[in-house]
Amino acid sequence: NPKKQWSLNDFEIGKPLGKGKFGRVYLAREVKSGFIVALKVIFKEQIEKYRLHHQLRREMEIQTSLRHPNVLRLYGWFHDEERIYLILEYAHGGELYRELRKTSRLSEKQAAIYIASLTQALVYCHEKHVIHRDIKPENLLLDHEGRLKIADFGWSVQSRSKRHTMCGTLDYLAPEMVENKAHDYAVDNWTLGILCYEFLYGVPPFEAERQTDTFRRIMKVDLSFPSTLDVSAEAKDLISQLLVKDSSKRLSLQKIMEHPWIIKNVTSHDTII
Ligand SMILES: COc1ccc(/C=N/Nc2[nH]nc(C)c2C(=O)Nc2cccc(NC(C)=O)c2)cc1
Repeated sequence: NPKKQWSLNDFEIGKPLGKGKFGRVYLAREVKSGFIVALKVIFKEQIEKYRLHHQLRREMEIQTSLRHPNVLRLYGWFHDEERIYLILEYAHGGELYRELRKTSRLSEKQAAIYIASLTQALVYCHEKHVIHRDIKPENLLLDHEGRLKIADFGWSVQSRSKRHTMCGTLDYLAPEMVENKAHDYAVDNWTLGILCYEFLYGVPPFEAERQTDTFRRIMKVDLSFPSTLDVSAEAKDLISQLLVKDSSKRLSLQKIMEHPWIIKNVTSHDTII
């Protein structure tokens, strides 16, 4: 029930799951119901130090309001003198990032299932006027059935405010974001192209030694498909229709779902079509 005032006494804290940017995440069990959650503990002085109040509040408002099988739930939150606690959905599989490091490249079918799931989650987010803007493997979690969950809305915005600050690694940023220009929903479409390439080739398309070179490669859309890897023409076609500099010319989310590569690799029971 959303209106309940939660406190630490409502939970038994389990093992630490890992460290986020501004605190740790713990496995936890809600005592009365036995329900397992992930409790993200954020130190207030970290938030004050980096003046991220507005961003954290936005993350919480956004994630609380989103209900979609591929978006990690934020069930509620509470705080004490020095910490803020986010009661988040527990995704047993952890970060997709870890899976990518283990298997280095995904099968075309698995990659297409993840891209279709992300696309459907983004259709839902964009309907709610939410642009995520920071979709990268670290922000994608897998649940016990291997279903993908978009987490960490810390960098997302309600589309009304054009205000934004630079995010982490440049690899996933669209040209208009890297140029710090006003941007719109289509930044997430670009990122789908980046992720699709990384799922199939094991590295993001514009990776370079130095950030300045990544920046240059993004601005030039310096895209190439190593012939050493046997990737289908349909997959390359989808990537090429997403990694387009002019954001108005990127394949729409709807068209992604109708793309031959998705249709060929994703049957209805893989995601909610
Ligand atoms: C280190 O091996 C791990 C294996 C699985 C997990 C599962 N995490 N599941 C989560 N469900 N809801 C949230 C929020 C999380 C979460 O934040 N996980 C998390 C946090 C920080 C680092 C990691 N690292 C990895 C490798 O998953 C996961 C966490 C760690």
